Amino acid sequence: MEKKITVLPGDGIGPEVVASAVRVLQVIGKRFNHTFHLGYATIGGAAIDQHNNPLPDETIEMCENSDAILLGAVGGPKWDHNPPELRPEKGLLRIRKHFDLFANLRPVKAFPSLLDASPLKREVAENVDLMIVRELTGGVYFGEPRMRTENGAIDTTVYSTAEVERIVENAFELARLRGGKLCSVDKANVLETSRLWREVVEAKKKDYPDVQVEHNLVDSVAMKLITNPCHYDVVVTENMFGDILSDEASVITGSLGVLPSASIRGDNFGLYEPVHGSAPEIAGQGVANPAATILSVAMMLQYSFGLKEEAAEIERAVSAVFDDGYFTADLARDGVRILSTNEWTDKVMNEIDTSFVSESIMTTYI
Ligand SMILES: NC(=O)C1=CN([C@@H]2O[C@H](COP(=O)(O)OP(=O)(O)OC[C@H]3O[C@@H](n4cnc5c(N)ncnc54)[C@H](O)[C@@H]3O)[C@@H](O)[C@H]2O)C=CC1
Ligand SMILES: CC(C)CC(=O)C(=O)O
Ligand SMILES: [Mg+2]
Repeated sequence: MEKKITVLPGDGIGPEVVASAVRVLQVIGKRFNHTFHLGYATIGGAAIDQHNNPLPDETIEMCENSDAILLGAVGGPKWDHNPPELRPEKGLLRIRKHFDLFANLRPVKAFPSLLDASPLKREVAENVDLMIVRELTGGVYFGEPRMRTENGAIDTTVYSTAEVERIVENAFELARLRGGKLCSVDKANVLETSRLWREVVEAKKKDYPDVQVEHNLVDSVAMKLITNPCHYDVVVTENMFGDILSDEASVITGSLGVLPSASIRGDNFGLYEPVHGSAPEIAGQGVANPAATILSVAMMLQYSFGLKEEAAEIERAVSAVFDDGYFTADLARDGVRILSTNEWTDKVMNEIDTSFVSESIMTTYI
């Protein structure tokens, strides 16, 4: 198979974790005989510095001519006081909107070897396997008006019925393929958009008699997700609630550094990025956990290219390296071996292709 991928490293640890994910992609290509053509472009702070635009036209054009996008993360203190249109985060919001990537899938799965890294009790975190389906192109991150007023500021949450219908349908389909349970999360006791959301879920559930549906308010889900995460199978929610709940869910897995995501729209095209941000305080030190971005590549192989065996191989390799007791600094605890971003990536690559390490050992000793 031949595919074109646009790579957008972004800011902070973005370039470091993306470099790892690209190396893993290359080793997968070699082993399974696929050619991945990579084109690099800028987004976020890096794009502001070079083009005075967080999402330059050249970047959009390259993405339009690709089969998928791999993204690191954007943002950092350097640009925190820029005007709203010149913030790195604006580039991310725009690319999601431009490509209509309305469905953000954020799987949360407990790796057995990471259970001791979670602050939760082993019996709470064990066997967690849930999928957060986050609406990605609507809600308060996009609603107008947004502005400063004379005595304050305004943001607006907007959802059309069609926007809610398509994400809810997506979540029902996923629930049907998974454990048959759907939890819809809203704030229907207060928000009009949430009452619309609940009505849409109620109407759609008639088409999915095999899916068990519950409605929960977001504040109580924030609590239950941590006290009883095994209760959940598919969780569907609006943009901002999904953003917040997914970072919270990373506590179950031991680190934000292991949560991948896929942003898709119903055809094969998609954008793949870790759930985490640019972690500026650890950038450039070679200590970031690349697992989330590597696992995002696995999601790309599965969702955009239909390469299930290859995706499963990446997941197996990541899990095996954890099982062998190798971790990055975010997962540090007594008795485990801490590796740098690159060393940990080498271990994953060696799991996939045992000839890889012998090559790197040779270059080390020559
Ligand atoms: N998708 C994106 O590009 C996102 C960008 N951001 C941006 O990132 C910047 C930093 O935001 P924060 O709130 O600090 O969120 P963050 O997700 O960058 O970091 C939160 C915490 O997790 C740690 N962390 C995150 N990823 C890690 C990894 N792979 N390995 C080890 N540790 C990791 C960080 O060191 C920090 O302690 C801001 O400018 C924010 O706007 C935030 C979230 C998403
Ligand atoms: C940086 C924001 C635009 C979004 C965010 O935090 C996320 O998508 O996880
Ligand atoms: Mg976030």
